[in-house]
Amino acid sequence: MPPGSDTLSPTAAEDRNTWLGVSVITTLVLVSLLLWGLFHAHRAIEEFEAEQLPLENIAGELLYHTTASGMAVRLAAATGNLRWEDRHRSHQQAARRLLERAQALGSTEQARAMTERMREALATLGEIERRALGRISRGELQGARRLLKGWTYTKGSRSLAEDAQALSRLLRRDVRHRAEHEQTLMRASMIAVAVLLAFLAFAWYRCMRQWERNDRKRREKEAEILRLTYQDPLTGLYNRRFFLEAGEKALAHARRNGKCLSALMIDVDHFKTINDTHGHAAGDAVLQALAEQLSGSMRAEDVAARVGGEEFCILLPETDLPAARAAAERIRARIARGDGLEGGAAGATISVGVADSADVHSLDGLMHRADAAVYRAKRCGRDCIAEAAGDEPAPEAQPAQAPAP
Ligand SMILES: Nc1nc2c(ncn2[C@@H]2O[C@H](COP(=O)(O)OP(=O)(O)OP(=O)(O)O)[C@@H](O)[C@H]2O)c(=O)[nH]1
Repeated sequence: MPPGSDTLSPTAAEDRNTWLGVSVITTLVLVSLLLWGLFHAHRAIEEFEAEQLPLENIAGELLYHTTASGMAVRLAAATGNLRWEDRHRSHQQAARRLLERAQALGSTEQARAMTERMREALATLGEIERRALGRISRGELQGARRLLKGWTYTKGSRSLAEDAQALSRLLRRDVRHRAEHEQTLMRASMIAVAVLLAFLAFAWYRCMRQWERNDRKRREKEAEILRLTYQDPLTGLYNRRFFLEAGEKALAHARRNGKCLSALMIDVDHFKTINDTHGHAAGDAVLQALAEQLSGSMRAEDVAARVGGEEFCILLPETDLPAARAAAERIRARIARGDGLEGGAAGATISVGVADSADVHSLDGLMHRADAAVYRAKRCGRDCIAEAAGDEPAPEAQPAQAPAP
């Protein structure tokens, strides 16, 4: 039977997949977030390598050089040997260079204040040491030792060493804080990524659902178009167009397989009178009731169509003439008895022309022969069956009326 008859008219707005847009935007946000996370982590590592690590090394080296330069002066004062002066100078220069670097790198206010204090302490100690070295060069060893044991020098050395250690501790703490901050940031971005992924999965789920819905609607629309193309709107049977296409295929199939194909051409008797007596609408109802009866009398492989105004044709695959005639007789008798027919349809009769494909070369030929047989049935008084004779010519051209819209 023709395809289903549900009419669907989804709007363009329904067809538009909003969730596809949402999932594209979510993906873009997700990718941006991941890129930002990568960029941020990369920058943090670079900063750490450029600032924190050197600062920490500087703090240790500073402690070494300041202690070593003081040691060199003390040794010079203890031995009176001025060859320690060169050692002292090189440690002093190294300590000064380190402090300059530390000041340039100092990333926190506290670190900067500390390096400034150390720079001042280093200058004061350096001055005392130079004075001590001056005394040693003049042989005033006692005076040099006094200077080096003096309160200013002792206190300055101790606080410089303490500051170097404190700077090292401060930097370690700073590094730890920054690492913790980075971890918190990474955790937050991971949570954001997880939430976005969940949302993305949801958006894709909705997207798929919408695609499925649109696909179903498309298939239903196609089925509807197919139905409108091939179905007779009044009776629900196939129309002439479908019948001709299906008939060509059935005939080709029958020829290929050496089978017989038969056709029943069915014409309602005195239909004009039914129309004139009961009205056109009643005539339509008769056609509908007859179509229903025809559908109920067919096998699944038979094809019934309304091929003209009050003309129906049934193709019976793999059916020879006697079997087709028997089928036609069953249908005729059923209509004549008024089985399942009411009102105007109850008194209706049909004339049936039966033909087979034995000696025909085309579907047209088969239909012409069935048509000629109907005319013979009409001439024989109607409400009867007539078989196509082998040499029977086609009837006078009586154009089939187009189905009512
Ligand atoms: N109600 C209705 N009538 C239709 C439709 N199509 C064609 N007809 C009518 O069917 C009638 C066919 O009449 P005729 O061709 O003279 O045939 P008939 O009256 O059945 O006479 P016989 O075929 O000789 O028995 C015409 O009056 C058409 O107007 C339709 O879709 N609905």
